[in-house]
Amino acid sequence: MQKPLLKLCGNRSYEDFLLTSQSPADYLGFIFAKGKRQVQPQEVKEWIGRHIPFSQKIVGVFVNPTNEEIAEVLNAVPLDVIQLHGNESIERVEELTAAFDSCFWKALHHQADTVSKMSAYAPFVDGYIIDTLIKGEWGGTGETFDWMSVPSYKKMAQKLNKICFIAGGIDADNVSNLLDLHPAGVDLSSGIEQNEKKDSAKLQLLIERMNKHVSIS
Ligand SMILES: O=C(O)c1ccccc1N[C@@H]1O[C@H](COP(=O)(O)O)[C@@H](O)[C@H]1O
Repeated sequence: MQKPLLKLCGNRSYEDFLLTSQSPADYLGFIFAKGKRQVQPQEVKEWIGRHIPFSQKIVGVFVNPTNEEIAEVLNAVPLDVIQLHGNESIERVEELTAAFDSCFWKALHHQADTVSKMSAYAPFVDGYIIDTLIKGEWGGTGETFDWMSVPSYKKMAQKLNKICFIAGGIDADNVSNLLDLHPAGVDLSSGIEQNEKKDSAKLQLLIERMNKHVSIS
């Protein structure tokens, strides 16, 4: 089985970054939107500049950002990917992709029309994050959605030649069930946290279970 890409998101301290950057993750995410995991561009600049070698790509997560907000982050942090996790319209995403020469991922919340939205955003984005829809929240909820839909998300992303991550409530206990559906990417934040910090035991268990699943399937 092809190993799924792994994104560890919501790093909110140097200690979080140290832990996740020494893991086999492919992407590390930082939340620049308001909320409990929000980080400031200057602190992320300082953490990633501390000469600890790391191989992961850096993802900046935004919710309905202004151009100025993105520019401020890009001035400090060399983002590899801009993740739009709000309800940015197709027109707004088009504007942002014209303004910034970056890779863009659109987060779409799981609902009846999500597959058709993937198609509608396709001309302007490089990939998708499919996350759980929770009223009053944008993301980082720790809640799963009905994974019966994962194959249809995967199929549409393949048709569009885009990367597609599954997010929302993934942890060491349920990751094997998700991997049975062969997602291209897995994105998680809450599932490796304890007391609002990334937790080394939870992360290690997640990696062990992911590795075990890949080697037996
Ligand atoms: O993590 C947050 O606080 C957050 C805030 C605003 C938008 C997105 C956010 N996180 C995204 O949510 C999923 C992971 O969620 P979970 O905690 O594993 O359920 C991931 O895409 C994060 O980028």
